[in-house]
Amino acid sequence: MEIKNQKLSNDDFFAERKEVLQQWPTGKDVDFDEAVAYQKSIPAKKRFGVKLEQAVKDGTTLIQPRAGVALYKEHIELLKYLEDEGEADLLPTTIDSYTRLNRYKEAQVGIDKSFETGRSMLNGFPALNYGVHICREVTSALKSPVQVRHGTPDARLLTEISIAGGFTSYEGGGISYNIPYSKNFSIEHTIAHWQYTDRLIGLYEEAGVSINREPFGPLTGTLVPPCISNAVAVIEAVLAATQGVKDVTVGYGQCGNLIQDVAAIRSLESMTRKYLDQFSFTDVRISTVFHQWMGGFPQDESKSFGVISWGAAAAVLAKATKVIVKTPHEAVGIPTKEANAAGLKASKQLASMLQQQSFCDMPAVIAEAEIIMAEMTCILNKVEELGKGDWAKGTVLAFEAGVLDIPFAPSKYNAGKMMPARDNNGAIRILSCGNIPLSNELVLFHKQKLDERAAYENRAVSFQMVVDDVYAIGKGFLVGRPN
Ligand SMILES: CCC[C@H]1O[C@@H](n2cnc3c(N)ncnc32)[C@H](O)[C@@H]1O
Repeated sequence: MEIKNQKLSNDDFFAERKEVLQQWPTGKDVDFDEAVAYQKSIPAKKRFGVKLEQAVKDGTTLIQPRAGVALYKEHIELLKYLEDEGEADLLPTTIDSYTRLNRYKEAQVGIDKSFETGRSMLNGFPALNYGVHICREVTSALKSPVQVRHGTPDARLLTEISIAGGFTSYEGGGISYNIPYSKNFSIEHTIAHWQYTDRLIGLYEEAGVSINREPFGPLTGTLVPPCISNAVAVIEAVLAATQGVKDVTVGYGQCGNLIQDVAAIRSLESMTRKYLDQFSFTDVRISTVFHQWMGGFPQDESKSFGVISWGAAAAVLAKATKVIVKTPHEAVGIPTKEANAAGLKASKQLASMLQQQSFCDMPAVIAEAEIIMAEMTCILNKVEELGKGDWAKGTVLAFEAGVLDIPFAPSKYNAGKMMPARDNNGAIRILSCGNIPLSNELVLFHKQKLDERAAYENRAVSFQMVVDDVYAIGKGFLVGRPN
């Protein structure tokens, strides 16, 4: 299939839409004009983008959990508990895995079994099977803005039902919900599917309804160098803006070295602004999201609160607009509402205590941000070159060439040649570039950082460091020291 980074024509979009709305019976309840009117009835204080914009102005960091259960009345109770007891500023609706794989028949079985047993037999909220009216029951029952969070390569129908259902923010992207989540979905297909999603949101924008979009920042969440996850976020922001999206939250998953984490957020925000402006999308609003530690979690709940609080502190010191909060049940599975609220309150404590502090102007942070921005420039210049100016084409070719290469990704379209490892301070460096097109100067920088660690550990730089770093987390450490 031939993709290009060009706004879908109304003819093409609405022709495709006919097929999309027939993918499941609940699609027939979606009426664009009626949904625009419904969205316009949602007050400003319940709109995701409005709350984010205020936080950007105030320099505050909002807290948001992940949450989703099968039965919609329980889902409403859960979200009410998280905004009241958990003090969540923003609410999620995390979608179940069957829906994410377009396996709606199995999602329906899960719903039926949940009603029979009175227990949640799905690992998230099956919004698509419930449809527009039940989604509206959920979103209208809450005081706070609500966002759909998922991991769906083909989310076209889910988008239609979510936005018509009163959600005012939507996570995901054609790269970030493909490479970390699936093995066989081609990048052309998922970029095309997410151009549909972004065009639909562009049509809502053109009808006077603003919907926030959030590319999924962390990707595989395992030793991902900030330059790579940031480059993907910038590409998805540009592709979304091309389709008419006007409100974007770009994201990053905590890696563990505080200086590097703050620098990653700072460089992410400034480079997103630079490239959106370069493409004349100067009216697109930008906010940032910091995901608390995406790696393995301690079983011990007290230790978990240490990890959660550390992630909250990093987010606030980085002046991120919002932080996605983990729970003390992370190591065991879907959290109880109490555990979810506890993670939120620990994070809220850090956010309020640290609100007046920032690490953004520290010389070490500025130096690290310069490195990340230089690396991002090397990567994005190559995407531009490969695509001859077209970033959709360039992205596909960049993955084929290994110019974009996400560590530990399941996708067969990902080269998997670049290898990361931590330096002696726990910052993520590049042990071998694969085909990531870093300048010689940058390659030397990474080599020097890893040589420092090798000298300290009295061993040669090797792949064993990567293995040790992956296993270090389970042992409660950041850097995988030799035994
Ligand atoms: C990329 C997202 C992974 C994170 O997403 C959390 N997650 C997934 N599904 C639910 C759910 N239904 N309720 C609360 N958290 C959930 C996991 O724990 C993990 O941290």
